[in-house]
Amino acid sequence: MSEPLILCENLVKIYKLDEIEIVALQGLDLTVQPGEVMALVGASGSGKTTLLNVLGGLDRPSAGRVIVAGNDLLKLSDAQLDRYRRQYVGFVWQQKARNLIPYLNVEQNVELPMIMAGVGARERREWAGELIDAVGLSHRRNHRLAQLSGGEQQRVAIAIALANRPALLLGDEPTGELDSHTAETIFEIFHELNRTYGLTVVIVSHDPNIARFVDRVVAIRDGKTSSETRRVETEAADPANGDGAARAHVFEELVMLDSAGRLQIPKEIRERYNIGDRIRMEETPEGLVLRPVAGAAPTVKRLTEPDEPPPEKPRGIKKWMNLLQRRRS
Ligand SMILES: Nc1ncnc2c1ncn2[C@@H]1O[C@H](COP(=O)(O)OP(=O)(O)OP(=O)(O)O)[C@@H](O)[C@H]1O
Repeated sequence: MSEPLILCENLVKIYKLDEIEIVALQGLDLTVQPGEVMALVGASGSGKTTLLNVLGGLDRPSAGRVIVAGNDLLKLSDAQLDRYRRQYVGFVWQQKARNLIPYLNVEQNVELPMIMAGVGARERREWAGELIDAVGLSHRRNHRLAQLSGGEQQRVAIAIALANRPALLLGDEPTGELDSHTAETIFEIFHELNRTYGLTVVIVSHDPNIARFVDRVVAIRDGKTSSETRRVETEAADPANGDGAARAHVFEELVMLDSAGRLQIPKEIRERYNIGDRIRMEETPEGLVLRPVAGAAPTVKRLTEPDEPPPEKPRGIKKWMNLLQRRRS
């Protein structure tokens, strides 16, 4: 397998608000191969946008490892991070105002990042033209943004994001404000760009049907990757088809292990099987089986039991990591 485009290992991001520390990423692991089109999902506050901001070089992680296209983001200086952001990543946001300049036309909007990067006029015009064609807006080239629909504006945003030929396109709910049909056409464009330019696409989504439109969906829970859903192509019997077989897609959900081999069993499953803080792991001819331990089933163990004193207040990344380590052991 080739070098991953994105590698996150034990990634931690702590926000500090006065005296309070908010742990947005709690040792997250993620690998994305070049050319994947994938989505990040998870409950509100689970850390999706934080991860996207870290991958895009908009925010610095507090600890761990994050390498994107060979750039070790924790080690880059401010100037290098700035360059990384312009050369390697394109962004598409949900709020169109964040992507576009309303008083410029489509072509001028797409050329603007290239002007800022010092690209010559001829190359600029050619590449802008190619991108505008690629997002299906050739007939709107000279239109101002107010003359475009929401879906068309988002296509312009994609073309702008690709102006500096990034390897990675990051989208924070890029289809969040679009109806489902328009959203579907945006995903088709992502796949087309992926096929034509080998672009890797990572988007955050709240769409419950997102797995239909991407190769892989990774769920984030409490600042860690917890499960992954992949689309698997199968041969299925199809009476309408003369030779009796048709291609069908099924979705397979897998629980992810972190770099230390730990797996998260979702709370609903722990409650359903009455799993406490111990589990029996058995090797059987069919594979590995996890069984609840009889009589050892207080439901989900909380970090602080009601009669325990409150946890000591962590200060600083080292203390927080030590505290987390102690709680895990
Ligand atoms: N700049 C910030 N300062 C302080 N805390 C922050 C900051 N950004 C995010 N957080 C906190 O970090 C946690 C993760 O937030 P994040 O925005 O990454 O979640 P999310 O999964 O993207 O949520 P949503 O789906 O609602 O956008 C939350 O508890 C949030 O309040």
